Amino acid sequence: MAETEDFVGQEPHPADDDLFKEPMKKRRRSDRDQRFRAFPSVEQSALKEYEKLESRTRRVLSNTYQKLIQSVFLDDSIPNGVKYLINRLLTLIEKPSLDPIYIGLFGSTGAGKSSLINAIIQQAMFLPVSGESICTSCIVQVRSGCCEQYEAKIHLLSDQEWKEELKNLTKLLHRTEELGGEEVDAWDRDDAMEEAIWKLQILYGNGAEKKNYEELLRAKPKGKIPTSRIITLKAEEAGELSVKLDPYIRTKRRDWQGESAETQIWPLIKHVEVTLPKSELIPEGVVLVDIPGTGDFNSKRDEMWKKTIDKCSVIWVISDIERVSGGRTHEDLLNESIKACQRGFCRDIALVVTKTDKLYLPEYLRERKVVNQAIQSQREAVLERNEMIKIQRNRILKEKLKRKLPADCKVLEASNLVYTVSAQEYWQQALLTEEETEIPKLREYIRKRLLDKKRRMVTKYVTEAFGLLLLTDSFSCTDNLPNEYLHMSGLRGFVEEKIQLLEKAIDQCFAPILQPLQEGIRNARTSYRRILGACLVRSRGNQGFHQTLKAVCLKNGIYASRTLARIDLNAAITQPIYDQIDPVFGGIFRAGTPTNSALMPHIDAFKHSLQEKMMEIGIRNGWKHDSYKKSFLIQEISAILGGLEEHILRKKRKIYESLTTSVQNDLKPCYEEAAQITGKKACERMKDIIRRGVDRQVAEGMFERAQERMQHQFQQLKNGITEKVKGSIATMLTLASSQGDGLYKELADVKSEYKEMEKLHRSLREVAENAVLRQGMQDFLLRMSPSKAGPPRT
Ligand SMILES: Nc1nc2c(ncn2[C@@H]2O[C@H](COP(=O)(O)OP(=O)(O)OP(=O)(O)O)[C@@H](O)[C@H]2O)c(=O)[nH]1
Repeated sequence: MAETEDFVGQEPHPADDDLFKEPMKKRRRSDRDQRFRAFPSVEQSALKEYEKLESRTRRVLSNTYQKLIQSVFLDDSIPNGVKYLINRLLTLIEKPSLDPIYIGLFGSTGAGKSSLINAIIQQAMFLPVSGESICTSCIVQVRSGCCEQYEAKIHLLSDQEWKEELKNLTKLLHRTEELGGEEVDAWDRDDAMEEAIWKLQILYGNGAEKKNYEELLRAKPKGKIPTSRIITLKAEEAGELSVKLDPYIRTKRRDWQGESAETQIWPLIKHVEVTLPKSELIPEGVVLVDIPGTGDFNSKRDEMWKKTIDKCSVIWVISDIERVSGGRTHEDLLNESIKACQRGFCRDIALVVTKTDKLYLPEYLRERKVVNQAIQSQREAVLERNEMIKIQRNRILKEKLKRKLPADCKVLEASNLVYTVSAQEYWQQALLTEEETEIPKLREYIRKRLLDKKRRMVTKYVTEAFGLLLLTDSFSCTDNLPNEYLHMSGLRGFVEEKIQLLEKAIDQCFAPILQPLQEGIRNARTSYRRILGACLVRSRGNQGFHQTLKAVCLKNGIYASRTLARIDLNAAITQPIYDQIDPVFGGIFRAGTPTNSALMPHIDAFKHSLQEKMMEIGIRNGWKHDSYKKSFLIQEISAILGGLEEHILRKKRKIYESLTTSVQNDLKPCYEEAAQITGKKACERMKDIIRRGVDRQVAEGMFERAQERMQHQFQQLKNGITEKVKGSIATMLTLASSQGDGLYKELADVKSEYKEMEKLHRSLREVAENAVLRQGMQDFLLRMSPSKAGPPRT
């Protein structure tokens, strides 16, 4: 393998020879090499080429920008067209190189998330691993950076955010008077109560739970809280940072007394960011996020939890091998991840089954169904079970995803959605080889996503830059350009007509949601009592449920804790609607395969029709001199409509959540009323208020209002799209005919920049071809020398 890679790595790159002759400073080159250490040679070469393309494009843009501002600097007024150019150039120059890829490790406490991250980054004991009474207490983000040191930033709740939580915690603890003996018992054993007491005691010491809100406001917390609300820790070595970090991100449920001052501020911690120095194993631009549990009682932390899930472009649902089959929490986590695919940025879900080394051989052999093959050892049993789990879970997961997501969704294209890993074996290798622990596979998964994103990003960047240079050059060109073509050719009329068609197409694309929405509303009306009943009745009676229910009401129907299953009444009673609309909703916002039911292909079709029209006008009018403008318009149409995609992605979350948000708003008064209940039989009375409140709202059209609100959100998205398109295209057309409108300005000569940009743009294809070629060569060499085949050297 090493020889293969070296051979491929040393292959002369045509693009290098042709394009990148410029001598590079040694230090910069070694920096770049360092950053790509995580990648095998073939991928490294591709990444380096893309990076070079990008950095040279940035340089061309900067030079152009400088020339432009110098030439208009002393002018009294700057023509609109030039302003547009300057702004667009600046936006592109300032655009960050690559938005990080967030990979969320989403799993319940003890599932093995921290151990998995440790194995992936090859730091055995870096993130604290949970023991029997200890668990990770907040969201932890791990990334690698360019610094030399290990660094952690601990973000705390602001003063205001903590006050809000304190108010809720004390309301929750406000003991109901006149309880009967049985009720006192139930109250004491309540999970929400335990957690609230524990938080207050950790921060303010024993007896804090008996104090009221005002008293606690005056009380001094035991730990030191910095005014900046950020604690920064630095260390030279991984082990050193790990020791410093440990007390902040681990909490003990019991035996909390006598803990260090750091642990005493746990309830205030919002999230933690850890930066490793240049990592060999997780490339810069990738953030691994440990997302523990199913949310948090604190609204801010719960919001963080949801937002973090939504910003992940990849979610790994982490499940312990012993819980992967049939566990309720596992199912909840999967459902939450699929929801993230619907409303957030997530494009990729995988199930990572952990602790696969855990296998009791006699039991396994007894239950084993395959009889024709003898199992000789623990290792064989583990490998066989891994295979079986993969086949079985892959099928189940795909079926589940198919039910929820459109049939041609990208996630469903992946042949393998399941990984069976063992972090323990990764270190010990007593049973399995490194490859068999599948940790290298996960690293490869990460690298592939990053490379893919880089490729897409640079292609878009260079194309946009080229379009701008085309226009800039055309502005500075003094030829006498025929400028009426655009008007004469009726382009404006054509655009208006196309926008109308686009509006119609969007209406048609949104229309299919109506039927499942109505069907869902009908289902919700008939099933809400049963669903609510299931949420409000516990198998062990009200014992341990009393204050949890109060917490649910205090938080408008949602109770989330680090350790218990999430309760969300609003989501539960709207679930029948989501069950109906999910596939259609996913279909509308899907990326990829163009179909009539998806939104993006309509926008693409609009784009292509405009571009074709530009070409047609160009050909018909023999646009020679003005070919710059034609090309610019064609490029810029892509840039403008490309921006729409992000707008749509952001809006889709609001649309998707509009049903639960609407129901939550309608039920707010009833939650507030229930939260006030104290005294005898408070739990039953609270349930009664909720039941009656929901009944009343349903009778008054709660579900229909939710439907209206969702439709209204769709309508708003449509208006937003057409307004944006209209605005941008109008600017563009003004630009294109700017000479005629007297906006022309003789600008600095950017011929050389234009030429260089043209070359860079051409080489995009070359770079892509090189990558395919190198991959082909490597595959060929691997096939030719199977003895040398092995895992990519990282
Ligand atoms: N046998 C075995 N045990 C493992 C493996 N990975 C993790 N564990 C154990 O599982 C327990 C929980 O591991 P963690 O990595 O802390 O789990 P977590 O999901 O991060 O848990 P929280 O920190 O509570 O969120 C620890 O006792 C680990 O030693 C594995 O591959 N094999």
